[in-house]
Amino acid sequence: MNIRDLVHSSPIIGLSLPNPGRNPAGTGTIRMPNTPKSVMSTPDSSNVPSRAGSPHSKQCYSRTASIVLIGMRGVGKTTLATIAATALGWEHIDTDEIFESREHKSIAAYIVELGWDAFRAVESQILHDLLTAYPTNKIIACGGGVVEPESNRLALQVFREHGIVVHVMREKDAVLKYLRECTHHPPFYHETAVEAWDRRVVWFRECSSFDFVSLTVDIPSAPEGSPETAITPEQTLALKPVEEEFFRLLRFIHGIDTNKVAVGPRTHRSYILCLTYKDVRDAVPVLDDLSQGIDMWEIRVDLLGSLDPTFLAFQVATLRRYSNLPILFTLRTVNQGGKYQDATDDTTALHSLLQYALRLGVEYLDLQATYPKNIFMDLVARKGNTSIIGSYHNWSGNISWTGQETRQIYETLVQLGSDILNITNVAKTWEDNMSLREFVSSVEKNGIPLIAVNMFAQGKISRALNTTLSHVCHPLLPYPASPGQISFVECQQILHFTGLLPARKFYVFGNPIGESMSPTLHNTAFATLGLPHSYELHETDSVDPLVEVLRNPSFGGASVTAPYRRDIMPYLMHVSRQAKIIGAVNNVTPIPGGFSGDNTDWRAIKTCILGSVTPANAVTASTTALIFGAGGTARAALYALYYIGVVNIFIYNRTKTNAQILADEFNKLDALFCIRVLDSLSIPLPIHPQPTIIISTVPATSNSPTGPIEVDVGLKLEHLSSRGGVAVELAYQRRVTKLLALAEKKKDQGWVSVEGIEFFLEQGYEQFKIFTGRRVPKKVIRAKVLEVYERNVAHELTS
Ligand SMILES: Nc1ncnc2c1ncn2[C@@H]1O[C@H](COP(=O)(O)OP(=O)(O)O)[C@@H](O)[C@H]1O
Ligand SMILES: O=C(O)C1=C[C@@H](OP(=O)(O)O)[C@@H](O)[C@H](O)C1
Repeated sequence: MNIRDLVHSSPIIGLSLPNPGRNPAGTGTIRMPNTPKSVMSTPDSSNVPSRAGSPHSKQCYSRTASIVLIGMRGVGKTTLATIAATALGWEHIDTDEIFESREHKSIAAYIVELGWDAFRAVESQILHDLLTAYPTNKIIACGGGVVEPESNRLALQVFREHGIVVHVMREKDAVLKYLRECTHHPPFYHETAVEAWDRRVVWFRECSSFDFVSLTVDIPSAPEGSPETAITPEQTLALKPVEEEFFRLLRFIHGIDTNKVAVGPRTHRSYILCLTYKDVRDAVPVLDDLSQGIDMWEIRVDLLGSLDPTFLAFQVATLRRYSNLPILFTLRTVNQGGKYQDATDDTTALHSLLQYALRLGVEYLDLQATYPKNIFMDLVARKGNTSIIGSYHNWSGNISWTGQETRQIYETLVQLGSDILNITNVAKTWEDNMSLREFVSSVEKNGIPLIAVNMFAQGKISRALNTTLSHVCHPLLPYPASPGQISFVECQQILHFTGLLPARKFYVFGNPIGESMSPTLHNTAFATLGLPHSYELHETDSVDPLVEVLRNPSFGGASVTAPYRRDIMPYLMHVSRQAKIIGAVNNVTPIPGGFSGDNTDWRAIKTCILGSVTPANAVTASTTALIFGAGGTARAALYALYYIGVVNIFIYNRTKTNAQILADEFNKLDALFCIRVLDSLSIPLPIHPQPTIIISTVPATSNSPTGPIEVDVGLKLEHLSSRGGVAVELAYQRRVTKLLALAEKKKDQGWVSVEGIEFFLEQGYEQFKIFTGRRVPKKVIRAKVLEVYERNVAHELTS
């Protein structure tokens, strides 16, 4: 087996992620828009609808296309370019820097001497040269005033046909404060910074394709005397969320990870929560609670306090800062149950609002069947990697599910190129829910995901029975978005009482497992989500008795730990390819006809590393890593490292021969691997460049007749590079290990330590997702697990 088959390579080393749930783009006949009539006025009566698309809907930027950043002074273009260029392994070019080195003086001094026009002329030349010379593999940060000359705007518009031009934004207050305090900028020409900002914002949008908000983070000040442009390791760490959000957008644009929810016949039920706030920033304190069981956020733009694009960009950015769930952008008009005015003769505002959603790179966009047809089709044509949910809400209660009108709506929405359909009616009687199910069955064969529900009290059951992207409410929301909406927990209760969600039993298999925290994690998660399942310890002396547990009809899944991670494999009908390579499974789930085994250790390791490696130490081809230990977790660590693009790996193990066997085995998997075994931990280490990722898979303590004694693997402070790095602990320990203690001492040099408990939590979240198809609201579970953990530690220390 070739390990490369498992890893989707991308030029963004370390940022490649597989994308199992992605919906294919629509295909089929192209119907060009004619007059801006309502879509509903031109239904097509053919029985087998084909989906519209357009050559543009396949539009995708090359992964090597250069990225140009434009935006107001001080929003963070240079900062973003620096951190993104490091992570991509690309060169970062700054028009201001080129100007100053070409003219041998500061921009401010140049303008005092020769004036703004002379400055703009040279700046324009630099811009044109760069855009022509560097179509690929560069990040170009432009000066804030680059959009002033029309010729520059035109050049950027030409460039964005193949390159990525991003308009960077940041909170006005924070930027103005920075500009007031900053001495090296020339004053604005005849106007204030705010005036220049307001004047330029239209131009920034006119010549870019995407808007990105670099939400302000708290950046520690640089040590005295350091150059103004240098970014210290601590500063890059503070900027980590900005880096993550920018790469989320890039991965989306490039189609590497479009963050889609898996929908279809063999997937779990999926749910959307509509944030009914005037300002979604008000949701932040309860966002984790609101995320209970759901797969997607919906921003109902018509309910927001403002429709200003900048306000909308900050709404989306805020959600992205606190959650990585995909976002659905919905603008509901009055006749469809929303607050946005219904189409008037002038539909320009509606059109540009919807186009703006695409600029923000939202994962899903709701388009109403009642929108003018040309608008609907234009957005489908430009959607890129955004999926279109074509929707129709009938509030009159006059349309029956089995009647011709519903079928026509369905067909029209399909023909227009919707990726997912949303048809909502009113239930006047219980039987209306039956006819809904009849309709759903009749169109199931088309394979187009359909949200079909009835509103109001009589329709509640239809919401619970709907399988795809059900809109749910939550008690903490200001109000439910639609009449008759039920919560995620209520849905589960209805499903359970109607026999569609039987209670299952989950276990942890292993020996000894008395100290396992898995029951706390999983049972808290079940309770939080209102799921009827339970999770308990199942300690056995051998693997054989486990088979009986597996075969019990109520078996839902099991975590598997030492010593059965390999022994359980012969009992499984299917073992994931990752688990096969790693050589161990750590969870088992029932599948039709047998059981399936997977490994979530590597996923948790990947998350721990990527979440903590600073932009300054982003993974590149020369990155090195050091692993302590050569057992099962070391194997998962090797796989995780390969997955994120680290192939220069050193193993240090008490028994060198075991390390050599492991290195030999993995080196054979791919010629790219360069795994070596260290004889000893000399100072300095014989590793160049020094490792920026150190992973310990050995326990912090070992048992002795006199009690637990500290394990010292021999790592010294001098072994930790002064470039910073990430130290990861892969066992949840009662004591901080030597590795973490050393990393803590080098914090100011950019070392980040990830405790074993973090690894355990990540691994547990992943297992839970496999067991139930649901994500867990992390804050609640984390708090409970940490409470139990602290209690155990306190107990150990006092006894
Ligand atoms: N997201 C952010 N949060 C906080 N400060 C930021 C952020 N992005 C940039 N900064 C700070 O703002 C200042 C201006 O950033 P810079 O990248 O030079 O802006 P530009 O190139 O757009 O003029 C710098 O001090 C930088 O550290
Ligand atoms: O707003 C402007 O006209 C300018 C912005 C500056 O670039 P940054 O936006 O990178 O600070 C720099 O090009 C020059 O001081 C003029």
